[in-house]
Amino acid sequence: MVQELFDRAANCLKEQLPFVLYCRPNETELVGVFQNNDEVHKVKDFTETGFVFAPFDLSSEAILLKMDAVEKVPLSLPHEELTASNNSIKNNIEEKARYTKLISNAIDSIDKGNFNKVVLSRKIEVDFKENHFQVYQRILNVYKKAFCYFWYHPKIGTWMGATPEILVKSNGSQFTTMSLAGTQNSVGNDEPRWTEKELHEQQLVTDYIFDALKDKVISLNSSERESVRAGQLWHLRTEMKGTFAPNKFGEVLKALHPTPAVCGSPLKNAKKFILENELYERSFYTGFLGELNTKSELSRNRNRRNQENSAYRSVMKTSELFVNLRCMQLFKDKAEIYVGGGITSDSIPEKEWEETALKSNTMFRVLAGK
Ligand SMILES: C=C(O[C@@H]1C=C(C(=O)O)C=C[C@H]1O)C(=O)O
Repeated sequence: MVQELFDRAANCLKEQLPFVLYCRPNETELVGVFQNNDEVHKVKDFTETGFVFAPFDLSSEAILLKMDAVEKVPLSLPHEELTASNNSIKNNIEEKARYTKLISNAIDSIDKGNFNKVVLSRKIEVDFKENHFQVYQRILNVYKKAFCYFWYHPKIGTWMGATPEILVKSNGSQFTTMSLAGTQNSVGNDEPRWTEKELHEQQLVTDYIFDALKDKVISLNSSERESVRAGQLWHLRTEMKGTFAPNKFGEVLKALHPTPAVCGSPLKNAKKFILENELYERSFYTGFLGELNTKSELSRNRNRRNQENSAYRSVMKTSELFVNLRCMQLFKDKAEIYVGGGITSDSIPEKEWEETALKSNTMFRVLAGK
C-alpha cells in the first residue's frame, strides 16, 4: 500500500507534478496530496484551502498545493536499523570559526540591549545520490513522533524533514500551539537536567506567545512545562490551548509566525539581526507547512427527530501547521541540511556550534543509511 503511494508520487516526480507525502506525529497513516498541474499557487491571506509551504520570511510568499487528489494508506514499513552517523562531527574548521564568530556578535548585540534572544542557523551541504523515497522511508521509520514529510514542486524544489514542532493546530475556533526550545542530547531515557540558560530561553518563547496572542484570542491557557524527546534530542515544551473569534485564524497564524523558537525576541530586532548577519537564505527552513483550512465534518446528536440528516452535521475548518525544522532540501546529487539554535546572553559559542551539529544528525542519520 505504501509502495503504491510511493509509486504514484514517483510518477509525479517523473512528470514534474507537485505532491506532498506526510505522516502526522504518532500516527500510522501516510497521506499523499497531489496537484494536477505545475502551477505555483501563492497564499494571499491564509483563508485558502490546501497544503501550505511557507518560507521563514513571509515577504516571500507561501506556496499552496491544491488538494486535487488526496490518498491515505496505512503506514507499515519494513524495519530498518540505522547506525549512528558521525558525518556531522567532521571538522570543518573554517565553517566553525565563521559560525562561532556570528554567535559572539549576537551575544555582543544582546549585551548592548538590542534583543534578548536570537535564533541563528546555518546550512550544511552533503553529497548524496540515493533514491529519495528510500531516504523518506527511513525518516518515516525512525521519527515516528515527528511530522515526517516529503514535499515536491517542480518550480520550487524538493524538501524533506521530521519536525517535532507544532506551529498551530485549529479545529473550528479552538486552537493549540506550543513553545518548544532548549536542546540537550538524549542520554538513555532519563530526562535531562535543564540549565538556567535553557529554562530562560524557553520561557521567553512562552511569554512571547501569550503576549503576541493576547489581543487576538478569546482565551488562552498553558499546560505545565515538560521535557520531550525529538529523535536523539530533548527539548522543553509548554502546550497552549485557546479559542479565537470566528474567521480570525489568519490573524492568529500571522501573530505566531515566526515565534522566538525560530527567530527571537523582541521579534523585529531579532529578525533584523538574522536577515543582516546570517548571510544565507533560510528559504523554507523555519517557515511552516501543513494542511490549511481543510474541512472536517462533525456529527451532531443523531437521536433528535424530525430533522433533515444534514442538520445533524456541521462542517468545521481545521488546520494543522508545523514549523519546518530538522529538514533538508534535496538536489540531484546533494542535500542541504538546515540547523539552528537559540542564542541568549548565557550562550557559549562552542556549545552552540555543537548543538547545530547534533541537530544536523537528525537528517544525517537517514542519509547515511545502513
Ligand atoms: C532552530 C531549530 O530548533 C529550534 C530551536 C531550539 C533551541 O534553540 O534549543 C529547539 C527547538 C526548536 O524550536 C532547529 O532545529 O534548527
